Amino acid sequence: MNPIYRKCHRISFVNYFRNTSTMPLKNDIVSHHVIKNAKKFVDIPRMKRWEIVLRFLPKGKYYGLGLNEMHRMINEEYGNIVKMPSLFGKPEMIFSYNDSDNETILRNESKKPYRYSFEPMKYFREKIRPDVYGGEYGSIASEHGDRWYKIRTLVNPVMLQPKMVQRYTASINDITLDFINYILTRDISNQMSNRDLNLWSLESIANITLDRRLGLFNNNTNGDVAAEKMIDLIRRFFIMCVDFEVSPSIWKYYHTKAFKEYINVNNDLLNIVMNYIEATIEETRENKAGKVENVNGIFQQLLKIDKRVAIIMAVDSMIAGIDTTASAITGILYCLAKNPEKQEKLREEILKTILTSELNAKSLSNLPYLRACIKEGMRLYPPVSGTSRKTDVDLTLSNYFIPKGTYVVTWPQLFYRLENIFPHSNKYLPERWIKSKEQKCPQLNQSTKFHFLPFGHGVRSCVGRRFANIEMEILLINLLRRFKIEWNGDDLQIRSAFVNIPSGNVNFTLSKL
Ligand code: HEM
Repeated sequence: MNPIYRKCHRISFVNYFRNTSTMPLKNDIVSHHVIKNAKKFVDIPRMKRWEIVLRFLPKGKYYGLGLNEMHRMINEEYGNIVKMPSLFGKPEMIFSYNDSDNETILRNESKKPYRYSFEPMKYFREKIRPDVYGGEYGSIASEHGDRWYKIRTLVNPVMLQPKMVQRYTASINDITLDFINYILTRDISNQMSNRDLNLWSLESIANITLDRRLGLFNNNTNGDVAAEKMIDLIRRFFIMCVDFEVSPSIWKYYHTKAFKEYINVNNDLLNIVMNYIEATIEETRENKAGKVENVNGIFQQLLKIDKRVAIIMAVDSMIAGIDTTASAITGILYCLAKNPEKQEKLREEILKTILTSELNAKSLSNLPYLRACIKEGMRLYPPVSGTSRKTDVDLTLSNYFIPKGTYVVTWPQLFYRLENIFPHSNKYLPERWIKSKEQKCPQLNQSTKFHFLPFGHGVRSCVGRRFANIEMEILLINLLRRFKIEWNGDDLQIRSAFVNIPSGNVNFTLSKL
């Protein structure tokens, strides 16, 4: 990025926080200079309405395509910036594929960034289930403005506090050991699928946001029918999101059979999570020993603030935290299985650092190669490809003027394979994330900081990121200490939807060392 251009944007960002009135500020002159020389908004290359409709119809260019493939094709055809006209009640949007534009957008967001997504889910929550979502908080993932800010401000100090995350180390470790035992003792012993990893991630998230064990790895459990159903519903939810949020859809005017099904999926999902929540609240009330795992845990703390906040956080965590974490760990394990020398190097670090099966904050803090392996796996197989924002100030993107209030979709996954940013971009090289004399770490380099954003950016970034990381670290430690991980079958296939989901056969073999 041109340094003068970058400076201009930084100045206008600072001013935005200093003074949000419409009065011109001294430094804005610099910012306006950039904008004045920019090309006009109306001149941005534009896809026509009929083209959008045709391309999503059967036999159309984008029909059945994964989202990442679709964005790659649009980028190749139109370049780094393209305007998508408003259609069927969806506002006009800019698709932005330029890495420095992405930086400009994110550096200039306000303290209440608006992310245009989950509109149909917002509809479901507000219109169909006001009993849960009708209060002052709304939700986290699908809410905007003051309502989002209010709940996120309550949730952040609980969810993002390092001490809180550390408090869960022991229970996540227990879950992981139970999970491994479950894999080893069932009929198809030593084989691990993506569904297994989904169950592990569900049990972990329930422990984190509901402070309870579902018991999915106990033989005598009766909770697994609901859990299995929930995993299917979440997967269907993310796939259906593409139909109503990306493909042209008339859902705002007419509820088709498919949209009614989408509503049913949301309802069934909410009902299952509500059953878990009600059971936890009941157990808390009765203070049944052994059931409520962590009396000072997240759910209990949020419950003290407001029951609705605890419910909203638990539901959004289930939706946002199960498939994402399972997809991430599938990609990471796949990379390690395909690169046995990296797997061995990681094992050496783990065996050298973790001397007993007990894990704690101190032992976990000294595993740089483990962290690098996780990052590199998420670079090659990111669970989430892109995000969106409504611009909070006037901007210049790819030399075009973008007025405040424009909806912009950015697609960082396209940067993850750029050779100029990640040399040998198709290779699994965890070393690129380790700072050394010979090698600069891209994540620590300011100019490339915005090229890798698996958990998003800024105040609207993933609220569960610390938990996702610690869950993955603990699983990798426990697996690599005891097993060689191998991959059976063809290359890993990913279906790119709102969350990227492994689509083909996922089959790892765990061989005892
Ligand atoms: C590897 C696993 C995960 C990945 C890659 C991931 C990624 C993301 C991304 C990219 C966003 C959007 C950020 C943005 O727009 O800037 C997001 C939002 C969110 N994530 Fe995660 N996530 C993961 C796990 C989790 C977990 C475990 C939880 C819950 C415990 C969670 C809860 C949420 C919530 C509630 C939001 C909405 C935040 C808001 O809008 O304020 N995520 N996540």
